[in-house]
Amino acid sequence: MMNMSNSLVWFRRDLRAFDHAALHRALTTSNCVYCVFVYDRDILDPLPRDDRRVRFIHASIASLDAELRRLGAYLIVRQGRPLDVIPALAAELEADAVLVGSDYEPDAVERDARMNARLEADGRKFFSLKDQVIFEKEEVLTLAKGPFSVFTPYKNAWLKRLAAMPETLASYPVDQYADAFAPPPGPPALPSLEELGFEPGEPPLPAGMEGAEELFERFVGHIADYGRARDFPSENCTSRLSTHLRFGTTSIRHLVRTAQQMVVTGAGGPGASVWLSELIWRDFYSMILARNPHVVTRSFKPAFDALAWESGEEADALFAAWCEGRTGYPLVDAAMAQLNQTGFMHNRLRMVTASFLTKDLGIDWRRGERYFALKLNDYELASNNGGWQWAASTGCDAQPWFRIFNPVSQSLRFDGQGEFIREWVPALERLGAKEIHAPWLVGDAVLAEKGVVLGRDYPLPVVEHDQARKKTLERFSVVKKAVG
Ligand SMILES: Cc1cc2nc3c(=O)[nH]c(=O)nc-3n(C[C@H](O)[C@H](O)[C@H](O)COP(=O)(O)OP(=O)(O)OC[C@H]3O[C@@H](n4cnc5c(N)ncnc54)[C@H](O)[C@@H]3O)c2cc1C
Repeated sequence: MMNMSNSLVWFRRDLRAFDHAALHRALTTSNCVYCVFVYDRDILDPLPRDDRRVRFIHASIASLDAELRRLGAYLIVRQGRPLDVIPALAAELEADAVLVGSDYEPDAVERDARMNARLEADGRKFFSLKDQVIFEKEEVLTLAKGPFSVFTPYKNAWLKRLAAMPETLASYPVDQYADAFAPPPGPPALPSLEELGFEPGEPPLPAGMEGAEELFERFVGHIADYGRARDFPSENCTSRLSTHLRFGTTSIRHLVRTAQQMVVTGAGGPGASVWLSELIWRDFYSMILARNPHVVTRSFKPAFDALAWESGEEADALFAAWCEGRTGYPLVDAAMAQLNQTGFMHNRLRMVTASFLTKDLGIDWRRGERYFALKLNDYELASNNGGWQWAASTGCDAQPWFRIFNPVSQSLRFDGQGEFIREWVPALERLGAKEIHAPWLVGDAVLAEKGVVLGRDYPLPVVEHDQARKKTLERFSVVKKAVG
């Protein structure tokens, strides 16, 4: 790569100042490196004024600026449309190039193509570098050089490629090249949440690089048990790093390196390799989206576009009950309460609630996917779409269409004592482990003793599972011929 006098690193989903592909490249090839983050008004304007993700980003930007200042640098923060802001700033700073971490979501790909054209017209370069995945869409292929659509062979090929190319995990250091940073022109002048048009408030989880590291260190202390405990929401044993991975406040290479070392040395017990697999799922869905942008609006498998989902007033009422945690199925309602109140939902419960919406209520997965997109702190198009299409059986390597989670069995199996339900559905907190999973099966007298009247304190089930199951099997019979 050419040697540049000035360059501009545009931070997007990589809000950190260590192991950073674009920063490393800029610092090692330019005399003077500027850093910018743009609050994109097209994204911010439609959001609720108390949006939890904006709080997370805002706190992470403060942490990034502080770390850059420790290195003798600073973060320029602007608001507007990146396609206007970035070319103007690059001109103002006389930057030869703008460098970014690659983003694989279809809208971002289109925006970056326009950015590239705009900068090129001004005589500047645009460099997009792999940073947020270990392997991009062309890097892990079948023996016939085609794409994978099933996870396990993809994972095996991914691990094989990593073993053959261990340098893939090498860090992109920043500290030792810090001399090339442009020094701060004055003290920090970051916009407050109010100045951005949002209500003040705390982020929903520890933010910034230090927040990520704190969570990771805590998680590594019990990673050995992850394989067993990860399916039980009340054990709260997963890493909670998804939001940090979404915004790049941690580095995927750093996480994979650590997990892999713990697998090799045995220090991570059986849990470390299971956790590593979860990180590979993230690459898998990123690859699926990048290669199949049609999945954003359509089924991965075209035959499933023929499914006739429920619509109309009744379906709208059922959808509202699902969103608000009023389905009468305690585990589903507890999960939706966790999502609505915190912006997080445990993975097992994402599967249970997505299955309930699509296969018990017969509602289009796209409606659920959009609701999760609004609410999840860690919302990421690739994994959310992949998860929803998995649950709805419309995706690649999805749950077979005739396999339908029973919400009560799931509850008995993964929240046997009802601890998670009690935490999130206070109306049921006095019910015992035998009663809490299906309160409509408990006699009125027993419920009355515990202070619960169904239909008043807690809803009756909005559908009957066995009937819903039959309806779903009929609904999916249209795809039977195509997919067996
Ligand atoms: C319907 C549905 C929707 C989902 N939507 C999202 C989403 O918008 N954003 C998101 O990051 N994950 C999503 N997931 C995947 C998974 O539920 C979350 O990544 C996980 O619950 C986050 O918690 P954690 O960080 O404690 O995970 P951990 O169990 O600690 O896993 C570590 C990391 O691995 C990755 N990971 C774990 N499971 C998956 C998976 N199934 N697919 C892809 N990556 C995975 C995540 O980056 C996660 O942070 C979804 C799953 C389903 C079934």
